[in-house]
Amino acid sequence: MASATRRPLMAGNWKMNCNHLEANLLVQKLAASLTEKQLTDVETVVLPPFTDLRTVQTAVDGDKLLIGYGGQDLSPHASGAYTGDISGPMLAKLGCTYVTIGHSERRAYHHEDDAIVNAKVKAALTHGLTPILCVGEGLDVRENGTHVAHCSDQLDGALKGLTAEQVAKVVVAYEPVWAIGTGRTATPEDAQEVCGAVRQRLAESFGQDTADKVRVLYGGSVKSSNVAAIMAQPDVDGALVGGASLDAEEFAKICRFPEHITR
Ligand SMILES: O=C[C@H](O)COP(=O)(O)O
Repeated sequence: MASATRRPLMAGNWKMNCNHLEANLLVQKLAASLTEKQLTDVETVVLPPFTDLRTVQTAVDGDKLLIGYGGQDLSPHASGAYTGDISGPMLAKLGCTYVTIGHSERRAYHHEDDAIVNAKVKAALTHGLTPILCVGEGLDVRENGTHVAHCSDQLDGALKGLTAEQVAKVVVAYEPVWAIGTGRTATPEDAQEVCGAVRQRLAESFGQDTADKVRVLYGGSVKSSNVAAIMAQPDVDGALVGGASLDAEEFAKICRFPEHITR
């Protein structure tokens, strides 16, 4: 498993699933399935649709649940005439601490490029939110064997102009697009290869101290049956979980991964 100085992070990206009533049930069930110790050992976060955030905030605050939450995207702007967008200050006011940026589904369906991803990372940091910056290659790139260079380029683009101090606050999620929602999981070695390369690139650009602080997650068909092997890799500090995070008991099992790691 990753360094003892980096607290493992399991983030459930609900994508466009769950209305606010379902969100309330899911977050309550998740909290009830984990002990205080488990929630302390492994940081557990949910990333619901915007329309659920107020409900999740009420549940978390009302019952003092040890669960974090955040948005799935944010505008690079703080306010203004940007119909349909949600700003960093709006998320922060709802108690969000995280926001995913540059998810492959945003890059594919909303044509987000490295420049917009970079602007969003800066906006998140400005408003006190931790960006979960997603990078990852498609199948064509993987088959060419240029996946490491591809992810390093995405990382460089997303972090352009940031100080080492800012970068230390970022979470990076490596999500190979060919493993998302397909049931085809990258092997633990595949995950380590790119997560290790991400840390190496961070060290070259921002120094080893900074690289050692950044948490690097793996995402793509993570389940309770494969999470322990992935988490056993030295540069994997957690997971960004899609489909499996919609089932409270399954996501709770994923968060209990330390119990399945044999040392
Ligand atoms: O953000 C999460 C990822 O896209 C992974 O989704 P998945 O676990 O359904 O494959």
